[in-house]
Amino acid sequence: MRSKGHGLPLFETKRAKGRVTYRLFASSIFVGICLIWVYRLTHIPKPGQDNAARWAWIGLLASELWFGFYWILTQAVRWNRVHRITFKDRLSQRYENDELPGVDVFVCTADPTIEPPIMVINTVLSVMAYDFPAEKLSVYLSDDGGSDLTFYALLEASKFAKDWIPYCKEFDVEPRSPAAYFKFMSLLPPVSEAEQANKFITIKKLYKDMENRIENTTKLGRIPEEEKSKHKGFSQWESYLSRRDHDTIFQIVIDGKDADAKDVFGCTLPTLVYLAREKRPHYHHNFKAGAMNALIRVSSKISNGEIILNVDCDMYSNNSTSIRDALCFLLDEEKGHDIAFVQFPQKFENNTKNDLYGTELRVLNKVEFSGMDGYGGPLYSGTGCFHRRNVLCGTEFGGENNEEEREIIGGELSVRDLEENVRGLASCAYEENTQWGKEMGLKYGCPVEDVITGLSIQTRGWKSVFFSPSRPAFMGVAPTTLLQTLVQHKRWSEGDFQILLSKYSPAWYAHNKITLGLQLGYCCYCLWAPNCLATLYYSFVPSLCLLKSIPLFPPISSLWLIPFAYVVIAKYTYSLAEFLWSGGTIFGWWNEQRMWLYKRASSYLFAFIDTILNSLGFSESAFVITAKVADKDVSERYEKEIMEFGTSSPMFTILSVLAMVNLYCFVGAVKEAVMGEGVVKFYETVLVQILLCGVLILINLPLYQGLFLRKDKGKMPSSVAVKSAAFDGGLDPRHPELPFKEASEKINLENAGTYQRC
Ligand SMILES: O=c1ccn([C@@H]2O[C@H](COP(=O)(O)OP(=O)(O)O[C@H]3O[C@H](CO)[C@@H](O)[C@H](O)[C@H]3O)[C@@H](O)[C@H]2O)c(=O)[nH]1
Ligand SMILES: [Mn+2]
Repeated sequence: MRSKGHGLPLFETKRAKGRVTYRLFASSIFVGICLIWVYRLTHIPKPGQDNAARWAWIGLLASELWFGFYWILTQAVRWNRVHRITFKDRLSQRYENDELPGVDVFVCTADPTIEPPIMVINTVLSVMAYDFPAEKLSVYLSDDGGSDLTFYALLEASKFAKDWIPYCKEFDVEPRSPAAYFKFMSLLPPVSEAEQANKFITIKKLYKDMENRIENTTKLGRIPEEEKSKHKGFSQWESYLSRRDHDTIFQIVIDGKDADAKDVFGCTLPTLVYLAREKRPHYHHNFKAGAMNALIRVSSKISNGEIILNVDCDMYSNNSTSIRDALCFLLDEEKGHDIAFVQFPQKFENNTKNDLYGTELRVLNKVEFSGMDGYGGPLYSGTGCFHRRNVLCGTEFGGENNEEEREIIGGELSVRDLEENVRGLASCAYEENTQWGKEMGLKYGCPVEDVITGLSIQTRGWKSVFFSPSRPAFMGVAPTTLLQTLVQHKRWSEGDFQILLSKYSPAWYAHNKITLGLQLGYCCYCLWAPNCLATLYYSFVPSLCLLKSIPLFPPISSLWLIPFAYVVIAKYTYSLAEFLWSGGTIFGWWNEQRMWLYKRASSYLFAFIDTILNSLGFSESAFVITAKVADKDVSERYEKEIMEFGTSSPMFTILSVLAMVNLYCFVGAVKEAVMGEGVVKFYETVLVQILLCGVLILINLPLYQGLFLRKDKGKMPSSVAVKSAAFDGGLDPRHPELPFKEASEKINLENAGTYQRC
């Protein structure tokens, strides 16, 4: 990368406002937490008095120690927030088009049914249309589904691109995913200017025709023979046995260097490549990390762009200037040299107003990532991230690449040698006895290949940057059912917990390699899974103790109630404020609290158990791909924000049991108050528990509806209802431990990570 001397910086970093106030406030909560710990420690029932109460109390002490400790970790991502500003005009002044670095965009897809080809090519078209010189831009589609339907759609897209890209540039279109653009335009009044209106109608018709052709083949499930005969690329499917068993399928769909590959105005088109790496049943393909590494190698022989942008197939570019934003960081002469990657937030176009499943990750995107940025940079979250190629290939900060790395980083080939070479590079056997997946490329063996790869880059001395422009850079598809959301979080929390236990643990390996703040920030995510224990304890035991009238919190007349009240009220008021400030609604926040509980009680629990089994060598973690389409009635319920259950899953069994136990205990407690020793004394001692139990019931209202009231297909299946009711029937106030035994028998772990598509 050549630079034209030093000038004004290309980006600026600003500290967030109100840090002092926040730190004072947080300190006051910390004092409250300490007082709670003191209360717990000093009030443990003496041995021999009431053993049930003593053990319940000690468990609560452990849970509160955990919650307090975890709260401290979450301060790391709030303590030192920064935000970034870029100056793209300075970039354009300083760099002529031919001086800009090459950018290779990697789009990953893996399954044509849950990631429909039309969605995939919309993402591809959006990144092909970036405001960036076409000679410097190449787009690679990795298809782990090895699907000729996706290949066909890509061929169609390459033709449509010849009209679409010049259209985008002529009218400065945003967003540049055609589907998203036409949807957006349909909400606006029609274009008034005649010439533009005509061109709009023409391009829209071209798109609709293409969409029809693609959707027809998708519905048909195969490519008609006459279509196949039109492109030699299809012949590569002749030896194809299954998605798990096929040769490398490789096609340069558009060769940017080819004199004939021009758009309708005669301008160069970006290079476009299709790759389905070789798959064989006896080779582990390492999911997305494997796909990315194959792309890194193959692209090095074609365009070898210095910068690599990685997006998931649903994450279309919503902002045509993002490459330039990213380059402002990576090319800055003063401060850019140690930045390894630039991460943009994940945003979703299908979120509803109150974000029923909390999939929007508002606070994470608005607060937490900018907090990590203040300590050396956010995690790499797998999509919407610009990397330096050499860093992904393993370069130490300030170091040189070794020979193996140099061979991959350097060297384009003549087209003739290329085909053969690429087949080798994308073959299953290529990585045997190499550093790929270990020291080179994305790391293998972890369900969150992105996070572990980003962490290892940072431990090599590099920094990263979080950039959240006002026009979101990427828009994707968030899961639309409860189970999909829980399964996705199981994958994430399991992966993150594995990282904690791995060689790259942020807790010890990263010590002295990254800042303490960043270490703690990583731990926040890596400890998602173990959170399940304290949460489950807190949502079962105090309620069960109500049945036996065992008080576990200070009575209302006691001063010790103050720290409890202060911590809970201050923490939740702040969390609501933070959520509203991040653009959410009050109901959205309430929904998020429910998901907080559900994720901890199910996703994190299964992730925790699986990780332990995994580290003992009993099971191997998989990558359950999130569906990006849903049936019509499921989508309708999603739009209306009605919780989707619909199938039976061990995750739902746990949630229903939790809801039913609390209902049972609440009713029991009320009965006790009316018929027992007298209302006043009872409430005096267990009021906090009744409140806790009551909140759990309120938060579970949609679940009771799903269990008892709803008739639609998205209701809780009756098998789950029966299980949870049977469970309650077994509740005996004299043996509160009983239900746990029964629960452990009923939960079939093997199905926890899977879901059925209806
Ligand atoms: O064997 C596989 C499995 C998945 N994918 C692709 O990986 C991407 C992410 O999969 P998705 O099911 O959408 O998972 P999410 O949970 O939405 O993904 C987030 O979390 C993943 C790690 O768990 C990261 O890989 C993603 O980049 C990040 O967006 C998709 O484009 C898939 O096509 C592959 O290419 N090969
Ligand atoms: Mn996704």
